[in-house]
Amino acid sequence: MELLQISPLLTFPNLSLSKQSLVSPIRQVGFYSSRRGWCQKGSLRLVRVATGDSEIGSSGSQDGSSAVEEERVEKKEEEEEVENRGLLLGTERDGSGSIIGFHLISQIGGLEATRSREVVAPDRVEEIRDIEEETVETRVTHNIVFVTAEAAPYSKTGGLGDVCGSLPIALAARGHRVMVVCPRYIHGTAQDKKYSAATDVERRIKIFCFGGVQEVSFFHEYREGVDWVFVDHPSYHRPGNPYGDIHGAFGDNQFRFTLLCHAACEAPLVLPLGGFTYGEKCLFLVNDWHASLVPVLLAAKYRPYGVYKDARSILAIHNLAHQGVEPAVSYQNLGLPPQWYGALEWIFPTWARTHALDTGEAVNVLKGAIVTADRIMTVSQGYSWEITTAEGGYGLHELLTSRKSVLNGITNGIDVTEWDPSVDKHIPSHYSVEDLSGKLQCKIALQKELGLPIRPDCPMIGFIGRLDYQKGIDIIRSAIPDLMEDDVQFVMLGSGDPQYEDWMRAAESTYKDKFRGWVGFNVPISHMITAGCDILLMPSRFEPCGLNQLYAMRYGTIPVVHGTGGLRDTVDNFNPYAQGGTGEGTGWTFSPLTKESMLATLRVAIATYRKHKKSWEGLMRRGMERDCTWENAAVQYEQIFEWAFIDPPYVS
Ligand SMILES: Nc1ncnc2c1ncn2[C@@H]1O[C@H](COP(=O)(O)OP(=O)(O)O[C@H]2O[C@H](CO)[C@@H](O)[C@H](O)[C@H]2O)[C@@H](O)[C@H]1O
Repeated sequence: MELLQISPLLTFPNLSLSKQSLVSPIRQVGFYSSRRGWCQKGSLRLVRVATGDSEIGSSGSQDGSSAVEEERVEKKEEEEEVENRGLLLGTERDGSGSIIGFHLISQIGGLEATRSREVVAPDRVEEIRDIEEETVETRVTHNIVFVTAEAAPYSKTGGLGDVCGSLPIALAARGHRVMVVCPRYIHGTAQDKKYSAATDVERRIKIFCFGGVQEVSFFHEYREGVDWVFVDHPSYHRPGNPYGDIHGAFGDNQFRFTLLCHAACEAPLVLPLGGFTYGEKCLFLVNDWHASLVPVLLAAKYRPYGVYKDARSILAIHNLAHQGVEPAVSYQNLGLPPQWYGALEWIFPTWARTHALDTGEAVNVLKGAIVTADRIMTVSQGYSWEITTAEGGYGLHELLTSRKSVLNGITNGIDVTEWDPSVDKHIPSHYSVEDLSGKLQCKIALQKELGLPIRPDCPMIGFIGRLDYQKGIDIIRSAIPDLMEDDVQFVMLGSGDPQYEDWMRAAESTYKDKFRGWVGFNVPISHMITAGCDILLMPSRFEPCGLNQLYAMRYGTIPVVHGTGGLRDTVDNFNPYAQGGTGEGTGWTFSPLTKESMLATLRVAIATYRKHKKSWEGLMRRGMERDCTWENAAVQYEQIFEWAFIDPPYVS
């Protein structure tokens, strides 16, 4: 038998109740404090208590007071409590007062809940009760829907795949319900096995776009607390990678990612994952231009019909250089109402037009998300500022500046289980900050693998990444003849622009004993290079966050990076005189981005490696001890989520 009671949260110290016997709150009432956000004013809680044969009657509270009790808490007290929870502590503001970053105190770790704490939940509240210790903690959890073109290990061409393969797991571990929606790429290779655990959900939906009806289906795998949802359509089944093949980018990418966005909007409504749909009150986290149609669809296709009124969307920019720009005429293919054209409208400046009759009219999908998403974020604080400047904004800086009050940067974490030199299955010898000896074995093994002379003392420099203008390959190319005059070894792993691939092959035959260029995408080799090299070079022109320098530091490999975006945020310049001569810093940053300044900095690093072994070891250790876990980043993401639900939808 069970009884209903409406009361503040109660603890029953003398009863051994299971957590399941305490039902979560049914209704809560909140008020909005412009200074602090949502606070609880009073709460009506419906708590069902059933203890087998025993019952707690309507006077079941500890002191035997009335079963119906409405708790009224003074606004002042509530604000103090919010402050105590540290939710908004440590905001970092720019000159104009806009919040550009923050330093959080974890709600969970920092809480010493000695009485029931109540937070108005945008969608649901998870209670963690510890009956024995008579403590109750509550925290807000959300239904989060990641939309992305790639998610490791299923699909990965770069850092986007890494982030969307790890962050969802970290958020799920913190109690959120998390779904990742991405295409089910079938390339006809052994890689396709990665989808073997995903089963057909048997839900087909029809999408009206590109002048016809497309049917897509969904595959699903529940792994590490996350619902991995793969949108299936014949256009995702072809050789190559998610975006192109040996002939270049696919010509129908706009079509393929339009399908993804429409399907992702339907997924929370139609997929009964684990028996229940995610429902309308969810938070879409849309990544880069491929997913950028989602906030526009919410505003233009769903909200006018009363759907997704309470949903929110956050645009995560991993790389502003790619915006999904296509001819204006393609707008009619996107499945959007004609009156929403302005959201995507994009006019190229005169200098960027191709001929005299070119009017410069285009559609820009990323711009669509910038003007419709509830919040915008990037993957480092430095980059969140850079994209508001003419130099880093790729034509969108004014729009982004206009949304500065909802623009934040959170530095990416890394998957510390995949990237752990003490257990890494891809490297021949393991090591850790306690015992670094295995690193030298990794270097020797790498030299062997690459057919380079085996010389443990020779400084070995590595580069891993897409062969792309962003990564500053042209700077490396121009510096190699000078660098090769020094007694060093250099190894590059990458694929992309064919002119750089050809140059790498040519450089290998010119500098037989010193240079190796591995053309291709090879994860095990990337781990071997990260472990085996002494220095990792990243002369990126811009770098929203950068993951390789984070992996390098964790592997005791010293990053030498251009001081830009996330590289500047994450690599601390070496200062041998700090800390009473013990030194501080984890690598070197150089600026400006020129061959000369890169070479000068590399030479300082090489000299330190050769002549100051103790300093070098200090650099290695400090890098290896950095906290770069996703848990850290996930706590900061939660703050952004909270802010997203404070405001009404940006476009309602
Ligand atoms: N040939 C190859 N073989 C094997 N592995 C390879 C490889 N080439 C690259 N990789 C791997 O791909 C990832 C690249 O990540 P990055 O963050 O450095 O760059 P990317 O520009 O793709 O990501 C964008 O998104 C990420 C995520 O937000 C931002 O960090 C970044 O600044 C932004 O440009 C790393 O895991 C790297 O090891």
